[in-house]
Amino acid sequence: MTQDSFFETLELQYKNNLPFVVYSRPINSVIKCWLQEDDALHTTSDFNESGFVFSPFDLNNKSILLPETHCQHFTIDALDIDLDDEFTSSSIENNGEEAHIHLVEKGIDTIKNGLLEKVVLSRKVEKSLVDSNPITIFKRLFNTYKNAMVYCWYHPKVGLWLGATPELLFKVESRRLTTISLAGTQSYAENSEVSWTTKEYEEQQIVTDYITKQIEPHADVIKVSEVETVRAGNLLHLKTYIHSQIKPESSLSSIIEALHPTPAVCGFPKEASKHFILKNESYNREYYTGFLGELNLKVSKTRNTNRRNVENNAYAVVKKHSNFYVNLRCMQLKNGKALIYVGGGITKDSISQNEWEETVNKTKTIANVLS
Ligand SMILES: C=C(O[C@H]1C=CC=C(C(=O)O)[C@@H]1O)C(=O)O
Repeated sequence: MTQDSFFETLELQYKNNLPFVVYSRPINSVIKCWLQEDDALHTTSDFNESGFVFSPFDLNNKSILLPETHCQHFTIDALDIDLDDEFTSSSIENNGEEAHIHLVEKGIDTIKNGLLEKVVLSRKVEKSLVDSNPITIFKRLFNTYKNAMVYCWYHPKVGLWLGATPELLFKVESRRLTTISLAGTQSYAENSEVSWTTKEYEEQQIVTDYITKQIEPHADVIKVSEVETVRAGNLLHLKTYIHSQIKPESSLSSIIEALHPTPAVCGFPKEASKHFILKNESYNREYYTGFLGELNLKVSKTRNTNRRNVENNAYAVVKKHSNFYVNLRCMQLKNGKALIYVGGGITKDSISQNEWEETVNKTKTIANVLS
């Protein structure tokens, strides 16, 4: 399939008001799309089906499924997508400074009172769009953010979301589980030395410790990498890889329950920080800080790649794999407007003004591709 026909097919699906997802995983030139045949709303709660899942922050609400068997699938390989026209990105007017600072200070007070150790607090920014074609915006996201999971997801009964997330919730192939701990933020500046403060190291360590502890009952071996600095667009974060072998008796839904939402997007302890967020953030996160990705897809791998051993190559092993990304650096398109979602981790050492600036910086990931 050519690049043009791939995107024409996608445009037609959107014009016909039918559900779809188009996405490209990090450091990957493959772009995949799933087109659902009708506008039925499928959901999952046990994560046993095969398909593409789109889950909210609060799992008391439904996770939406594009079932594999109800979708057509297309794939193209592209380094860059041809854009129909040049565009100039516009800046975003960031209102709501006072309200966000007030929210952050309430979070800091609650932490100092010993009720929480960390809480991730966020806000929603609105921007009117000149060009609100989601497929055009997806193309710009793909060209701009190569080491992110870039996606555009649509269901006429739910809405339209786009994003470029740097954060893997986890991926699992057979029993091999990989996850990351991502936290701490600073602006990226070319040629300048990177240094992190204790606040950021501590903030990220909370996430690593939590993930490791949550996986422990489900895993035989856990390996934690060194902390490294990674770039996500105009931002830098601290990141650690965590690899493990999942016990045969542990289900995918039990791993999801153990890991989502991580302290990178919710806080610690989980229930208390979630309660604080639901009570104090003055809007509904919906799918922001939820997760999305491929669910229980079959990958077939040949047992022996030695070409001389042709007979053995007939025995392909079918493995199931899932990969989920945290829905960050994302927006919803609604009535010609972009609703952009941004947040940051609050600890006892947070400075509310800096936390505000951090959310302003984070809006740029999305603002860069809007006109
Ligand atoms: C909650 C967000 O980012 C999280 C992921 C990486 C770094 C974060 C931070 O430094 O606060 C956040 O935990 C967001 O971008 O909206």
